[in-house]
Amino acid sequence: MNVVSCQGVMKRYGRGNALRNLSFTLAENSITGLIGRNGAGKTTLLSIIAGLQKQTSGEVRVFSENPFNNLKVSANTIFIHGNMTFPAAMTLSELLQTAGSFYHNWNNQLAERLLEYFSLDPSQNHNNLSKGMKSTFNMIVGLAARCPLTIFDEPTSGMDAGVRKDFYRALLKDYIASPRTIILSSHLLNEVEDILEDILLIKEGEKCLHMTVEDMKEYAIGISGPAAAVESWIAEREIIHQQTAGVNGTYAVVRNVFSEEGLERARLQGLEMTPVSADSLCMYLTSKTKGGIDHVFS
Ligand SMILES: Nc1ncnc2c1ncn2[C@@H]1O[C@H](COP(=O)(O)OP(=O)(O)OP(=O)(O)O)[C@@H](O)[C@H]1O
Repeated sequence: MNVVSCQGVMKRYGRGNALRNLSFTLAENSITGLIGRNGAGKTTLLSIIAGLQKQTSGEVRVFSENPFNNLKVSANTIFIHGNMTFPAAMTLSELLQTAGSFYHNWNNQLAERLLEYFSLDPSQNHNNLSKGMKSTFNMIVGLAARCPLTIFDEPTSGMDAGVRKDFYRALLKDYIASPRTIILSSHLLNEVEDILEDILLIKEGEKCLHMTVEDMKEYAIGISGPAAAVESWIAEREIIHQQTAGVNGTYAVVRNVFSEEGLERARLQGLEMTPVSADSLCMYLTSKTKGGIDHVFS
């Protein structure tokens, strides 16, 4: 069953389009990484799915319903993002109690254990926490709510490397204990790809790719060698990225549509073929130019 379905979704702010003709579905009990550069439209898309704002056109369904201002969707969805505000007078412990009364799957023991593990003082006010501690508290609420649809929008912002690592591990462990549909937006694909099942990559409001992490690792191949040999090899191919390498060399990334024999022929011509990580592929696909930053200096 699909928990989220978007068909031709567009969101316009003034004269600019934040989302353009976006169509995809997310299956129940899966962890999807929503990946895109700054301004790609991640927060806009997530807030529409969470029912906080309306798309300009197209159809969005969450638990088969229109999510905007929908009680069923809000009771079954938690949206953790950097702009969350809490009543200034309430302590962390009171905030957890309030959250517990709203979310029917709330796991108080998990919330308290995580609060203790991350050394957050239950009698402290949310306003007095540092940026990273606020993100940690928000993440605890997001995990303990155990909502059927759990959305984390760049949840690790401000967290140090150790806390980020612990968070991803806690997310995976709790997902195994209590499967649900999780969407995790991030710029740092290399940190999260181990826990993701699929990746939805967006660029300037449009879908670039939506596939499993495994398929993404096979999607492209890197070719390097003398410039002339690389250029003749890639002449008829779909080039994703190209840059100079060393004095007379070229490194290119192309769609991986080669047979083993084809790759062997390339090796015999002195070309080196290397895998392209999901992280690098996302970076190349969302780059403004095929030459990356080198283009500015050429
Ligand atoms: N309330 C708004 N009014 C006008 N334009 C907006 C508004 N919110 C977002 N935008 C524009 O929509 C586009 C997408 O923004 P959005 O915040 O969804 O991107 P994002 O992928 O979450 O970015 P980041 O990774 O930097 O957080 C941007 O061009 C942004 O300037």
